Amino acid sequence: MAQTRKIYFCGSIRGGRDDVHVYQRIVHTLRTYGTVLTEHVTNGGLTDTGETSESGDKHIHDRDLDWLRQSHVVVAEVTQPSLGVGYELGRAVDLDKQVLCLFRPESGRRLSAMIRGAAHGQKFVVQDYTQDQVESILNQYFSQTNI
Ligand SMILES: O=c1[nH]c(=O)n([C@H]2C[C@H](O)[C@@H](COP(=O)(O)O)O2)cc1CO
Repeated sequence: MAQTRKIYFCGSIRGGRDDVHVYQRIVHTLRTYGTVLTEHVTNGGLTDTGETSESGDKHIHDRDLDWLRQSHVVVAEVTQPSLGVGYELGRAVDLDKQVLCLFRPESGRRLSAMIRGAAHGQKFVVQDYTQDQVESILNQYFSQTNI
């Protein structure tokens, strides 16, 4: 399944890039479990200005929604609050996608009730973690899921 599984990874861009090294660690591991459609989110050169494309934000939005539709599973790092990530998660629920949200309580933040409160069985999982648990948590998640 790992060869055919398409993973949509969400992480903050214009919401702030403080956690980009965590996104890199997550996506590095996610590659073991499938094809990551949104690798650009982990680009260390990408600042909180976001991607600069000739065709602008509409192009980014439409391209990402296309990837979201194609994906089998959505993995989001939600510690750094981001409007875009929240929007993607809402659309993912609407598209009936399977979702894993990863949150680091050690940040001192409190996760939005609209994310933690959306937890629903295996369909929408909210997992607290520390950085050194990235590999074990993803291993556990993908060994349990049939997607
Ligand atoms: O340049 C971009 N490219 C892009 O793919 N996104 C998508 C992917 C990220 O998971 C999410 C980040 O949203 P935000 O920029 O509001 O933090 O939106 C967002 C931006 C900028 O908003």
